[in-house]
Order: sequence, then C-alpha cells, then structure tokens
Amino acid sequence: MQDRLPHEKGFHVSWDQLHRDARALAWRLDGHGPDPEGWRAVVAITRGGMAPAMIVARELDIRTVDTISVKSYNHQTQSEPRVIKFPDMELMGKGRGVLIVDDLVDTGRTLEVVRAHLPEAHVATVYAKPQGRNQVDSYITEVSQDTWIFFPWDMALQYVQPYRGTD
Ligand SMILES: O=P(O)(O)OC[C@H]1O[C@H](OP(=O)(O)OP(=O)(O)O)[C@H](O)[C@@H]1O
Ligand SMILES: O=c1[nH]c(=O)c2nc[nH]c2[nH]1
Ligand SMILES: [Mg+2]
Repeated sequence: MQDRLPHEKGFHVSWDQLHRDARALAWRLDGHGPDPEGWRAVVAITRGGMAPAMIVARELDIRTVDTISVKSYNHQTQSEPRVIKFPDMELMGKGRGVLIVDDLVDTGRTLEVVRAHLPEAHVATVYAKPQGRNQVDSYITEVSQDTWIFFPWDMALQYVQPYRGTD
C-alpha cells in the first residue's frame, strides 16, 4: 500500500452511491454479451468486487456467480499478484460470456493477472484510475490517479466538529 500514498484527494462513496453506480454498470452491460442468451456468469474479484458483483448479477438476472481471489499484498509490502483461489474453471472456460467484476482498477496489476486466466471474459469495474483504465472493458466513473477511493465497508458515520467551533 505504501507506494500508493500519499493521495492528494479522497473520493468517499456511500452505500447509496455504490448501489447507483453498480446498477448503472449493469445497465450499460445489458445486451452487450457475445451471445444472444446474454451473460452466462459473473466472477467477483474478492473482496471488493463482491458487493458490486451481487448488484450486477441481480440486475441482469445472472444466477451463476463465482469468485477469484488475488493476493498482491503481504502486510504492507507489494509483491507479484497471484491467484490464491480460482473460480470453477471448467465452467468458466476461457471466459466467453463471463463478466469479471471488481470495485475499482488502480494500477491494473490485479486485472492483468485475472485476465491471463480468463482472456475472453469482459472486465467491468465501478471506478477506474487512469493507470489501469486499459485493463477494463467497462466502468462507470473515473477518478484521478492521486485520489484514494473510500468504500462504504471501510467507513463509519462519526461526529465531526462544526466548522465554526463552539466553546
Ligand atoms: O489495480 P490494482 O492496483 O491492482 O488495485 C485494485 C485492487 O486493489 C483493491 O483490492 P485489494 O487487493 O486491496 O483487496 P480487497 O479487494 O480484498 O480489499 C481493489 O479492490 C482492487 O481489487
Ligand atoms: O479502498 C481502496 N481505494 C483505492 O483507491 C484503492 N486503490 C487500490 N486499492 C484500493 N482500495
Ligand atoms: Mg480488491
């Protein structure tokens, strides 16, 4: 995580916003699969892709949902990302008609590894940063590279002091 810091800006995403953006992603993908029957499966990249994948699968009525887990950090040291849990590869094949869903692409390293295993799949993220944008086939919102995206599962409501402090 060290080399991603410092981030100049923060982009804070509420559950409501995430729901809207993931729905918008699903609607954009609808009817754009390679086959007339539509998308046949969703593969979520754990863990951040799970909530968006569930929303996309619900919107597009896709019942086959699986996961792929990529480990790229050991404590705070970045190493070569590698897949530590595969989806059912017999079912997925090379990925034709499969939607890979993640919350965001940053450097693109995670998606590079995933794409190598499912080269014919369509990769969709809700948010994208410029460095990794070319790894994504569809996304909804782009933020600058120096922006850190804060997701609702990493945040909590808390009290803040008024702008003009009280004694
Ligand atoms: O484009 P990249 O630079 O590879 O970064 C993007 C990935 O990083 C985050 O996942 P993380 O590895 O932190 O794990 P998590 O989803 O379990 O939080 C995010 O959810 C993406 O999957
Ligand atoms: O919560 C997160 N926000 C980000 O901007 C990001 N980039 C990589 N991994 C990330 N995780
Ligand atoms: Mg992730």
